[in-house]
This record gives sequence, C-alpha cells and structure tokens, in this order.
Amino acid sequence: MNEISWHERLLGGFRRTSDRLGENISGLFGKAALDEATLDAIEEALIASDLGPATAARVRDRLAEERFELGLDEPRLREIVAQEVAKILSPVAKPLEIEAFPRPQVILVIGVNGSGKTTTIAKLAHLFQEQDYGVMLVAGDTFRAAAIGQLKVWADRIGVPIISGKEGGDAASLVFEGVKRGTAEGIDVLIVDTAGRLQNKAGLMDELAKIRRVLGRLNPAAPHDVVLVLDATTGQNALSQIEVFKEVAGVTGLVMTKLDGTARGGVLVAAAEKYGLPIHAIGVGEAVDDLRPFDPSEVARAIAGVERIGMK
Ligand SMILES: Nc1nc2c(ncn2[C@@H]2O[C@H](COP(=O)(O)OP(=O)(O)OP(=O)(O)O)[C@@H](O)[C@H]2O)c(=O)[nH]1
Repeated sequence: MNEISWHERLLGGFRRTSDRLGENISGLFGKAALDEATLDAIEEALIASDLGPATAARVRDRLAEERFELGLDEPRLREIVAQEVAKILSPVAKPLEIEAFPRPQVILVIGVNGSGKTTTIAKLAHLFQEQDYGVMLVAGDTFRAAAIGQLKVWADRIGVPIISGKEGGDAASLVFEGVKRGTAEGIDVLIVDTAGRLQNKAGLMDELAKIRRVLGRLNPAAPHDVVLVLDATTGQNALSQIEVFKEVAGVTGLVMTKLDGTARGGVLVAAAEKYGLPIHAIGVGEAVDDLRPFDPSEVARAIAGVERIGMK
C-alpha cells in the first residue's frame, strides 16, 4: 500500500480517544496501593474518555480484583483498558457472511446523506467480488438523480451490474427486478441502496415496508441484512442515529466509515456497549479497498493507545 498504512490510519482514527485517556489518567499513578478514591478517579477518567460506563466499570472491577499493591503504572493500565475494550467489542465483530439459500442474499443499506453509504456499497461489492461472489447493485435511492449517477459510476468502475431507474421512481420495483434478474443470472449478493432519510420517518418506514412486502413475495427470508452506515466523524450523534434507524428500519448490523478522517472513533465502543449490534466492517478512506473487517483486539489496542506508550 502507498502513502499511510492501514494500521497507521486506524491508530489516527482513535487518536483523540487515546489522547484524552492519557490526559485523564496522568496524575493517578505512583500511589503505593489502589484505594477506593483512586479507583473512583480512574473510573471517572475512563468515562470522560468516551469509553462508556460499562467499560469503565469493567476496568475498575479488574483493578479492584488485582489490587496492585505495588502500585499501577500507565502502560499496565492501558493494557487492561485494551483487554476490557476488546471484551466489549469481540462479541459484535461479525463480517457479513454470504450464506442465504436460495440466492441471492439481499442486503439493504441505509444511512443518512453523506454518511458514506454509496462508497460503502461499492466497497462491500468489491469485498464480495474478491471472495468470488457474483454481485449486483440496485440504485434504490431514487430521491436524487445524483445518488443514482454516483452508484452507476462505482458499478462501472468495479465492474458489477446495476439495476437503476429514473429519479423519483419506485425503489421497491427496482428491488423486485433485481431479485428476479439476480436469480436468473446466478447472482449471490444483491446490494440495495436506499433513501435513508431521517427527516421523514414515516416516509422511510413506508418505503422500507414496501420493499419488504415486494421482496417477501419472491423470498420470505429477504432482506437478509439491513446494514446501517454511520459516519464516525459525527461522534455521539451516531448513537442517536442507531436508536432511530433501529426502531424504523430493523437494523441488523453496522458499518462505521471515515475513521481515517476523525478522532472520534471511541463512539464504536459506546455503540457496541449500548446496542450490541454486529459491526461488520470499518471504513478508513475513500478508495474501494478501504473497507476492512473489524478486528476487535486491534481496534481496542488503538483506542487504549497501547502502542503509543513511550512514543511521547
Ligand atoms: N475519508 C473517508 N471518506 C469517506 C469514507 N467513506 C466515504 N467517504 C467520503 O464521504 C463522502 C460521502 O460519501 P458517499 O458515499 O457519497 O455518501 P452517501 O451517504 O452516499 O451520501 P449521499 O450521496 O450524499 O447520499 C464522499 O466524499 C466519500 O468519498 C471513508 O471511510 N473515509
């Protein structure tokens, strides 16, 4: 890979969280033993570092158990934070598997404008192509001509077929056509772009309900996945998006994008802790191969800043 490596971008994505952790825990070391007051201070420092109350409580419990009568140092504390964050992230790390029978597996992709939805669809398509699956796209975000055009450009670029219609057209009938053609052509995965607008909840619900109804006639198990794309740069706002989309759209999993362009990636831990939804992948750039499987221990170490100790 050219310029910056994937791993460095990942570290960058979690830099602010690990920086804040450093600021909050400095000054807590060098005590002979861990008394209650120090444990309280560490727990508060972790909450203030964006890691969420459950992670903070887990770390506190671990420290209380192990006692550290000889005192605790920063590298050891960061290591424990990494271990406890990994325990929260591990159960939600689940790549999207193509296992639907009959084929195709239908993946609806939702997310607010600008979240990186279109790019993520292209990246997912590319990932599946690399695994030798036959992929087809459906340009179901028919609200804007630009959205249709952009998805077509991606489809051309990566060489996958796409079903599209006119602006303002009926998304459900495109999805119907996609499943029929996909079935006839032996396609494994149908990835459907949708108009994931939150401004009009009722409209979105109606549209998704219609897509579900139409799909159900062809295959009652479809859609197999409803993937919400979240922009990491929005920080805590991503949590409220999960809340709403979960209720409105029956989200089955998440992809978090733009981790390269922000330092607010700690929200991943809060999302995992609060909602327990599978995290399928993370986006770290605009190129088609910038979507990576979500590796919980690598992410946990980046958040805790384990590798940065001694680099200051
Ligand atoms: N740095 C970075 N940029 C990304 C990433 N994913 C998407 N983008 C960029 O974010 C912008 C919005 O991405 P789109 O995929 O167009 O987002 P969308 O949600 O489909 O947005 P609309 O087309 O406005 O509905 C584009 O400029 C993308 O190149 C990522 O992981 N990292």
